Amino acid sequence: MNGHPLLEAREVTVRFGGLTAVDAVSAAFAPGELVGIIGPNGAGKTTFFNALSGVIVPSAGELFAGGASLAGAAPHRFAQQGIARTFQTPRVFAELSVAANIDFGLQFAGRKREAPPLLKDAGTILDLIGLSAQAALPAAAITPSQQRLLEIGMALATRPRLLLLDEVAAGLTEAEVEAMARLIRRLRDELDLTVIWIEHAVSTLLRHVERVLVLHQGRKIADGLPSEVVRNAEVIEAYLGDEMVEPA
Ligand SMILES: Nc1ncnc2c1ncn2[C@@H]1O[C@H](COP(=O)(O)OP(=O)(O)OP(=O)(O)O)[C@@H](O)[C@H]1O
Repeated sequence: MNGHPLLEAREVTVRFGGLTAVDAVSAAFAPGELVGIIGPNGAGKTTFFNALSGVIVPSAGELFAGGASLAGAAPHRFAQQGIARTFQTPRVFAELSVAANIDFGLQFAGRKREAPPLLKDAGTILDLIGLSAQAALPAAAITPSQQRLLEIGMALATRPRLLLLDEVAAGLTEAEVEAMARLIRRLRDELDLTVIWIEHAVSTLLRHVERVLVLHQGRKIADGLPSEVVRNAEVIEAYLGDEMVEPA
């Protein structure tokens, strides 16, 4: 990537009428980083993700992938740049089999990108996400936590460089959350992926990421090591009355 960040937001602002959901947020993400995004309800986390993945066009500011501007780019251009994401509510094809959902993602795999062995085909991807035994079941028949894994598998099938995860641990049991966190680290370590992970469960996230961004009322109020961020007075203030940041 010629020393450029994989993805960079410069002063990205998203307005909905009179509401500024994301307010001049700048952040650069380097290859191989595992970064968390936290913030109280309505802080702008998902809206920022929507801008990073091309789902919505920022009202102001710019995005760069590998140093090239993505201004005005359609969502498929973001996908071509290797940006893949999951949604807060998993978007899987309920009536298709688990394997067919992965096949759908594979259709979007960048042809030029060489497939890492773990992402070679639907079989290897199902092994990686732990859903081989469910391959033939309709997606509607698997559990909600398995549907989250399936959505990650569909995103992986596109062979991304950057994976955006929106609350993939929501509603999971403690054991499932730990398994999800191990999977995410493995993806980063073995697939050389950059991962940006939004999670409402702050203490979980802080245990597993190396860097964390904090959004509050659309603004980025902190960006650094989890151990530093939890001591930041503005961060503590932002969480008062919502949920306290528990020490990592
Ligand atoms: N499509 C939209 N139209 C109007 N307002 C919106 C839209 N999407 C989000 N908002 C508003 O923008 C603000 C930020 O919302 P966003 O969903 O990005 O926050 P969040 O940090 O992801 O919150 P949560 O943790 O509750 O998911 C909120 O005030 C929300 O009501």
